[in-house]
Amino acid sequence: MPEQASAQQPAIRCRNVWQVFGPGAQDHLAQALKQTGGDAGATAQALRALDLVPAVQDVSFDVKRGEIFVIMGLSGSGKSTLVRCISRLIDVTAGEIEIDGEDVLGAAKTRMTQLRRRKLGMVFQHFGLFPHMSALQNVAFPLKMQGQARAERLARAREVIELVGLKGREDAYPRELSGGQRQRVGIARSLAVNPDVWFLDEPFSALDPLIRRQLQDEFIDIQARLRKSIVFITHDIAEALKIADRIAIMRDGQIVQIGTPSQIVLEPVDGYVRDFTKDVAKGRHARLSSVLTPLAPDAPPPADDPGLRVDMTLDEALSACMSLYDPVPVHGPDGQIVGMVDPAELARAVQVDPV
Ligand SMILES: Nc1ncnc2c1ncn2[C@@H]1O[C@H](COP(=O)(O)OP(=O)(O)OP(=O)(O)O)[C@@H](O)[C@H]1O
Repeated sequence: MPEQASAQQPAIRCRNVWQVFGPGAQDHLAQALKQTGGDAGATAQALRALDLVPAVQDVSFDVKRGEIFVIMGLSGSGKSTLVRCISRLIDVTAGEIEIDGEDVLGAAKTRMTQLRRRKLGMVFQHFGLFPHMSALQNVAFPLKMQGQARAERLARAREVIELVGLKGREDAYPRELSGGQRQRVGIARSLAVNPDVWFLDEPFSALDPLIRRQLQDEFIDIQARLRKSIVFITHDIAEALKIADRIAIMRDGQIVQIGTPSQIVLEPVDGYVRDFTKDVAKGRHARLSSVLTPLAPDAPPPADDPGLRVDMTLDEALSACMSLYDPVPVHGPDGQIVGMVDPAELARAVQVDPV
């Protein structure tokens, strides 16, 4: 059992994961896979014909260490089921799942309990706080389950309560807190054990838009400091684009595209993905790195240099070069020229698709 994870090893590795609900699912799946030669779509169809529900179909992906991997999709597309499979809240019907190189599907129940208590953090839309415990007691509770001494666990609980901006409300009971504050307690509680891998299932969906945006900002801030490996479910494209390093789009139990926010916005693989992003202001979300043409090593230095950088959004870049006609250079983090972009193409790229 590999305790020491190498830097290159993904935090989570899923291969050909299936979750099929209904009686005899495992046998029916094996049989259908054999009959269809492993074709996921045909297998799912065969299972549906038997009144089974193929909620997750042949899903494969890696979550890199320290990244925020967002799973997006319409209601019923299988997001929650997939995350429950990874954390083994439910047993998968078929496939492989590793966390830090450890095969969690083969792990004994006691080992899974240990992983859940020490390594995996979970936050759900509904806060699930204990109503008879103060914020501090709620946050310290998982540490009690770990067997930590009282003074130690209360000190740690105070630390994470401060981290989520609730200092001063330690003694409040859940009923005395707003929705946003309760969700902060939920986040603090799951952070208390310092998990390596963090699952968040629509954590901000129940909150009103203003508080939601505030919590997203704080979440990004916390992640910049803690660098957890995160799987974050949402059905809100704006939220996904804001927080994700990469986004997986699910439809009917399958992942149809995995990409950076820029790729999802600028290069949707089909109409389903395009529909999610059609109202998104592309210029605000896509980075210049996604549209530049790499510079040939012996290319002559360009005449005009408006000082574009790869990390600029398309809007920022366009406002710096919109009066120019010829391709302009784009600089990398060290200032060196890494590519070129044509202002006219940039202007085309930021256009929102006609609705
Ligand atoms: N225990 C279960 N038994 C049978 N079917 C289930 C079960 N749990 C989920 N499903 C079905 O699996 C499919 C995927 O559901 P899931 O909750 O994973 O979707 P979701 O994308 O998370 O949706 P939402 O955004 O509404 O939470 C749905 O068709 C759902 O009805």
